[in-house]
Amino acid sequence: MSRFTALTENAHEKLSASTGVLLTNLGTPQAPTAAALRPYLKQFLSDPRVVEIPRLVWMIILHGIILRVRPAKSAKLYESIWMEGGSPLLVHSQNQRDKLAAQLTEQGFNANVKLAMRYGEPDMAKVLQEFQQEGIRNVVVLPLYPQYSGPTTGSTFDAVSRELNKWRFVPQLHFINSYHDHELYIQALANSIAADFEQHGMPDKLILSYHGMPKQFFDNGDPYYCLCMKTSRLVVEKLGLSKEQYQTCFQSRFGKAEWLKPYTDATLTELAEQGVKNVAVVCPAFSSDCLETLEEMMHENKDVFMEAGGEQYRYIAALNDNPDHIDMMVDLVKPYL
Ligand SMILES: C=CC1=C(C)c2cc3[nH]c(cc4nc(cc5[nH]c(cc1n2)c(C)c5CCC(=O)O)C(CCC(=O)O)=C4C)c(C)c3C=C
Ligand SMILES: [Fe+2]
Ligand SMILES: [Fe+2]
Repeated sequence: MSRFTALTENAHEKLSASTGVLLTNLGTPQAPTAAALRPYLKQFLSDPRVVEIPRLVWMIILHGIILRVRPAKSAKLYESIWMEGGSPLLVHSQNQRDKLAAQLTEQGFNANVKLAMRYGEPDMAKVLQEFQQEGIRNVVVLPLYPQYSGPTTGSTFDAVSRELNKWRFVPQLHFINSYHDHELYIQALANSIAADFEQHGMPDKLILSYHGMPKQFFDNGDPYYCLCMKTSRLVVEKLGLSKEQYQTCFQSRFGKAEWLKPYTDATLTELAEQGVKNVAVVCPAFSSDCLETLEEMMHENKDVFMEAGGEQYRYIAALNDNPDHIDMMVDLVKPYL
């Protein structure tokens, strides 16, 4: 058998004129149970893009400690946010896929839109193989991480290229690696924040909280921190906020090493202690609501702020399947269709 895969031998008449659009996100367990969390966390945390501790040492820690303790702990958290259709991240991602497909069809584009997750299901390699079997020769990959980072977008590229390395007829490939400063992304964020302000009034501070990463990644050249800062600057410029009216910070630490600062929980505590009573929180690094927004930001960090003396804490939802978010996706993929 050949090491390279193909549609089928001499089936060139099946080659398709349509473009495959692959939306991707991080991934999520199949169920909110320890049994489902274990394989998911194992795949995720074994990725050398995510954890850069020397392999042998990390495998001992991962298998000896983390995979024994974390699955049950995380399962409880997932259980608290689980939706009827499954994990929020999966449900929102499926809605994004369906609405993007509908929009592209309405605008007259011939595109086949699919969803894949970097870890877990829908499996990235299998979804790319579906494109191969459909004879698709033009593939656009849109990882739904607005700010490029090695552990997210970089790792997605690894998984795509690992699969395409096996193809006899490599497709034309367009990989969108960041949209942190895209006009329609900034506008969609500003629209959702402005709608919150209109409904509930101006908070004392707008908190822009991004997923964190080990500081060492930044020291070693990962651009994520700078891209987050640029997103914040463009959003607050669009909203006309002054320096005193907002704060950027980083959430979701994992492990004992130093991560990007300031930390969200410490920032909320300090602000409350300084007399800030009323905050609105938005998480621009998350294109969909997920565990890290619905559990950590809506609940855990609200408790942190209130216990430190805060009085009002509002979480502004992720862009999910908002029409202006879908319009942004159309704009990102359109040049390649
Ligand atoms: C171990 C190190 C981690 C790095 C580095 C990291 C970077 C990173 N992650 C996201 C987006 C998401 N992360 C999510 C969950 C999650 N992240 C980590 C660890 C790292 N992330 C863990 C262990 C988990 C699992 C949750 C848990 O068990 O507590 C999610 C949510 C997934 C869901 O199912 O809801 C997202 C989304 C970004 C953008 C990022 C890079 C900067
Ligand atoms: Fe993460
Ligand atoms: Fe978390």
